[in-house]
Amino acid sequence: MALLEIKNLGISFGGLRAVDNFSITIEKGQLYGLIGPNGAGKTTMFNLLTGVYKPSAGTILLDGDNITGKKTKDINNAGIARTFQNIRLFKELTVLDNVKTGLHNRYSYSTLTGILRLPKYYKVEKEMDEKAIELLKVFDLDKEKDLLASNLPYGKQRKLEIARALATGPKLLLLDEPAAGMNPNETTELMDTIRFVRDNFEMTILLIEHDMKLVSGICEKLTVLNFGQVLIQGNTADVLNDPEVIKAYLGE
Ligand SMILES: Nc1ncnc2c1ncn2[C@@H]1O[C@H](COP(=O)(O)OP(=O)(O)OP(=O)(O)O)[C@@H](O)[C@H]1O
Repeated sequence: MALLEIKNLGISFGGLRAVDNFSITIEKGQLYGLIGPNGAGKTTMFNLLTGVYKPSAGTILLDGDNITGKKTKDINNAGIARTFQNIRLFKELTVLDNVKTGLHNRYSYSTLTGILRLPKYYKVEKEMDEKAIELLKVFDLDKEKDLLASNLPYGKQRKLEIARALATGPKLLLLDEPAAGMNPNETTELMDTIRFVRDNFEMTILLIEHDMKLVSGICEKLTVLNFGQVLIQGNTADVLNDPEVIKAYLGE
């Protein structure tokens, strides 16, 4: 069974059909890219997938469960986590606490336990600290755990955002333009990080990206969106060599 199966998804804003009749199938463990020109509907797709917008047509199945039209929090609990085009960390929290915010749907104590600092509070907080540090080690960020997120260099903020998304325990990770604003060295390192996440967490990853080096370097399959519709989908090399794609997108 596919991990993600989207059929005939659509949404309009006023008269604009931002996503139209969109279908995609993503297998477990796949590294999948969603590309297309500016305004093609890529971020809108992520917003539909994560419950920010409700689709006006179509269905979304995650691991066989119908999550169409559910709320963002429920979709996150069902197993979809994302990062954003513009990094959205809690800049005034430490690196450690940013990861812990991601863990809160998996570790919990009652408000009263928190206020009264009952034994369970300390036990759960300790477990969360340990889990968060484990994740930070994976991303080589554990030495910076007490720094404010805003004091990390840009490339590390991106890594921290991915670590926080993984802390929610997703089945599917969505990355919205992860290489945006990165220099070539940072992009190369990011490609290693994304591959590492897929291999070590057995993660399924769908990413939006304009950086063709990253797309051709790590994505196994691609879907090209153009004016809200699927132009072509298939293996990365085939898609990137397709004359329609070169005309509509790469040849711009
Ligand atoms: N909330 C909204 N209200 C009205 N129009 C919107 C809204 N969100 C997106 N759009 C429009 O839908 C279309 C698709 O936008 P979207 O941001 O999904 O494109 P994109 O492919 O992610 O572009 P980019 O690569 O520039 O990020 C655009 O024409 C955009 O202006």
